[in-house]
Amino acid sequence: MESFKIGLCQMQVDQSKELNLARAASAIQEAAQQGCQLVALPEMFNCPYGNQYFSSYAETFPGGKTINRLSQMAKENSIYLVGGSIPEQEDGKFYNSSFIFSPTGDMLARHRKVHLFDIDIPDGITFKESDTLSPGHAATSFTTPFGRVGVAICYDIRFPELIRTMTLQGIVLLILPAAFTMVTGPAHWELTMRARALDNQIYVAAISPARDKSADFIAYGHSLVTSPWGEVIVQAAEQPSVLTATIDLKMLAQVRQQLPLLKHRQVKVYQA
Ligand SMILES: NC(=O)CC(=O)C(=O)O
Repeated sequence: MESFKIGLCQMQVDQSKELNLARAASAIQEAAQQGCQLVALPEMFNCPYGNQYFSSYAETFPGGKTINRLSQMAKENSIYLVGGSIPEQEDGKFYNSSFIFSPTGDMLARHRKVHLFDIDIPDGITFKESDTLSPGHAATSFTTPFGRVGVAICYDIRFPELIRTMTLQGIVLLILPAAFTMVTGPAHWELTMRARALDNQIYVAAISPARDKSADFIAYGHSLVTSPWGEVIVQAAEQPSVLTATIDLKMLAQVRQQLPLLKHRQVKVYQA
């Protein structure tokens, strides 16, 4: 297969889990009707993004309501679905987790955010995910008939080693449910997505919640897709929207052939 179409659901996230699920279902259906074979949701799409919310919105696998609904949505629309992320609970610990489903509704993979968002920028933003969440310990990717797809969550994108690990596992596309802030977004959103796409010669699709100025945590928005050449090929504004893009595997192969960065690595030097 030389190309496939993906859909990014930049949806508004509210306090009502039921409303968030309904919005996700409608955006996913819209993307599927536009011919998308793989669709993705934002970070913490069923829950406001804040330490005070995570435990009460958390779900367990198997059996969680959101997780079951995501499986149904994948099956009803016959798509690969990267279910953004949600708070997950297991053995008394909480995780920021993404559940991934096949077009038959089977769960293919789960990614738990590896790098927790613990930052302190004076006069900017302070956030400490590790006050409530535990980190995951694995790089995550899954196979599709279009090629291998990686999944990481938001702050994970700032760690080139993680994305390089997935690239060496063979991914052609990275899906990143994310919620950058109004401080980090303008400074780093586009730059980090383009950088990871360029240095790994992969497509990167980052999916943000829509910007809600009345929320405690205001997400930057601007969901986008960057190409293996490092260009932004589509980008949303701040409002809720369904963004689509074509992943051109021929173009990816051409970039890797013409500029063979992955072949030119000098691994022995880096081991120092
Ligand atoms: N939600 C996050 O992890 C936010 C983030 O990474 C950022 O830089 O902003």
